[in-house]
Amino acid sequence: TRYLNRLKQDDDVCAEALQRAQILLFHRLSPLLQQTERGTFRAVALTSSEVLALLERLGSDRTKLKESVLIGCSEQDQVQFCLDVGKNSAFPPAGSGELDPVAVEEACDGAFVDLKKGLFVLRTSEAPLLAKAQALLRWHHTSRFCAATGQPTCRNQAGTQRVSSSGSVLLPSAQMSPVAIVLVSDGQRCLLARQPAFPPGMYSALAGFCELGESLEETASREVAEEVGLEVHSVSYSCSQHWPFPHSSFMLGCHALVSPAHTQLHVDQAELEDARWFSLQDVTSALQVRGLPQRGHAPPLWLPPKQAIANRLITEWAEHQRGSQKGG
Ligand SMILES: NC(=O)c1ccc[n+]([C@@H]2O[C@H](COP(=O)([O-])OP(=O)(O)OC[C@H]3O[C@@H](n4cnc5c(N)ncnc54)[C@H](O)[C@@H]3O)[C@@H](O)[C@H]2O)c1
Ligand SMILES: [Mg+2]
Repeated sequence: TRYLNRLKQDDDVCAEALQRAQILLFHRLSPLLQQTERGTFRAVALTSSEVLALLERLGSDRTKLKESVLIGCSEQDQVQFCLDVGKNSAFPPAGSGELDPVAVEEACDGAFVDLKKGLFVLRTSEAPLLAKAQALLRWHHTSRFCAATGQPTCRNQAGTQRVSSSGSVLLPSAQMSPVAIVLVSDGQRCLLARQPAFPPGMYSALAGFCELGESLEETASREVAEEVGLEVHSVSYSCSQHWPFPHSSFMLGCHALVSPAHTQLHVDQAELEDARWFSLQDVTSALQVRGLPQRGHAPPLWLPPKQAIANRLITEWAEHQRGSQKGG
């Protein structure tokens, strides 16, 4: 952690680390992935010399390597950067050498995959890394000018901040929108809902963006009241997650209870397509469904993948229910 912090503070130390780094490639925010023998996908990680050789081979400017953005350090203390080889006018000279994505895919034996799809087939450990990398690259792309003065901004070597000519410092963390995601239970069942945009058959926990000045508990209570017309009590925090969609949501996961006497749902059709109570049995079988359901054979209930915090909340609820049933 201390070393990472030095990379963020000292451009020279960061430039030196880049030479020994692992670099994940993106093209217009889609990560370069490779299929493994087991049919899952992993991120293609290149060394800086492999990236330089690729840039040269595809007739691009070697200095493009310096546009890499620091993501962090792996468990094996390997410093990791990401680099978008697509048209990226966030990094001057504006539009410096977009690489032909097909040529990069052929050279690296991979494919640039939309992260929304990739997330479902990635190894669980890699999803957060690629989500963070994409969020950082998107932040640079949307922070080229200072919102207050309109002046162009420039970045530090690590890409962990941008500074405007008037000296104001922009930070990526400002881009995170806090969201309360709440799994509601009446003690026996859990409440899941689906938006029209969800894949057929998929239900998830209720979620909503925090409004300015709200606590997590207030957002959770408001969203449940707004979306299904129920009054929750005893909201308890469970876990959190950075979620890259639509643009870096900071998911704050919690559990909440409603009184078994007041479980009648009044679904806000403007927001949700459907909301239902599901039994432990329904949820247990849905948690066993692996991968993407075959087209035309959507199961009665399909849950978000393990990479999504909703899956973790639902799993926690099911484990708690089984525990209380065993405990009598
Ligand atoms: N990771 C998971 O398991 C999981 C599950 C469900 C939802 N989510 C995420 O939670 C987030 C919120 O879910 P929701 O769509 O139900 O929210 P929501 O119920 O607050 O409704 C979305 C609406 O909120 C408004 N809004 C307020 N602040 C916003 C902001 N900062 N950015 C974008 N829109 C904002 C917009 O009008 C938007 O249409 C989304 O990013 C969604 O992808 C994640
Ligand atoms: Mg919502």
